[in-house]
Amino acid sequence: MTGTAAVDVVCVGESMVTFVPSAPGQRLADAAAFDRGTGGAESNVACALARLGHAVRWISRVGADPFGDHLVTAVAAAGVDVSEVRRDPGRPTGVYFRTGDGEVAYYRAGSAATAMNPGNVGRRDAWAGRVLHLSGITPALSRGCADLVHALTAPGPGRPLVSFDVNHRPALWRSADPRRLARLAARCDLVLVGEDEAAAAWGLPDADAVREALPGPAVLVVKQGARGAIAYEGCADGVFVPAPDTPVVDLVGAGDAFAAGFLSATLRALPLRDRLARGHALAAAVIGVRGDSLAVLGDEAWGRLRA
Ligand SMILES: O=C(O)C(=O)C[C@H](O)[C@H](O)CO
Repeated sequence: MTGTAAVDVVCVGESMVTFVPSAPGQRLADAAAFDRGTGGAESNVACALARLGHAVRWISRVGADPFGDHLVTAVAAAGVDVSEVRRDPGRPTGVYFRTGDGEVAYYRAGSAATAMNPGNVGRRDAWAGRVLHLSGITPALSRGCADLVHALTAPGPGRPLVSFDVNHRPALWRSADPRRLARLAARCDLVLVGEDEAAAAWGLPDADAVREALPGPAVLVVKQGARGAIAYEGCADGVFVPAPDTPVVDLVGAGDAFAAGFLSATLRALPLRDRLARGHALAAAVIGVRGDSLAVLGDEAWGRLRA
């Protein structure tokens, strides 16, 4: 890639304030105290990329409420340009509660971000970087959000590299058909998907089956959890890079961190193996800390990750 745009990556998607039981291991129904944090797949990617030294813009909508203030402040503190985040006085900022083992309660129906649509998020802004990063969470939020992802992944002059993390969230898809995610992924240039999500959402048994079903994207990354990840580029066979052996504190956000590492290495035009290794390095960092993102890492840790 050779773009000269001032923005490296534009990320579009909903962020939420997160609440995780303060006592690890507690179920949501039993927890009396929660630790507040920030979540949202695309802003997690944006924050990590900014901390890695890239110029990143996050486009979204949050409420004109204190949680909206918190999100905008936290994302801006990571170095992300938040000038295209709109405040909606008529709709709240999304909130979600989660444990460390998969229990999730979303309070995001009708949130400010669900009002995003092709009329209020234009291609001109979303396509302003060298890369546009989207995820499969957005099309599950509302009709307008689904139309938006459809519009932003359509071909057209000036379209940047479009990166799509499938991020299948069963709690959001309920009655909708997750095969829509495969159709959206097929329109993108770089697709990241977990082997487990490809099995759950599309009934595909392994990485090769995913590549067969998705031959279009120039680069397809299939993540295989603690084992590692395989990437397919063009017509070549998949390249596998094992994940480092890392103690797990909290798995949430591992996929976003992986995407940030992979995208960062893509912007630096590194070979495929190194792109996967950078993804693993960032994912290992996030699963070693509590929270959805790498916000708690200090400057020294970021210095090591940038090296
Ligand atoms: O579940 C979602 O919609 C989120 O974006 C919240 C989390 O931060 C995200 O899933 C982590 O990947």
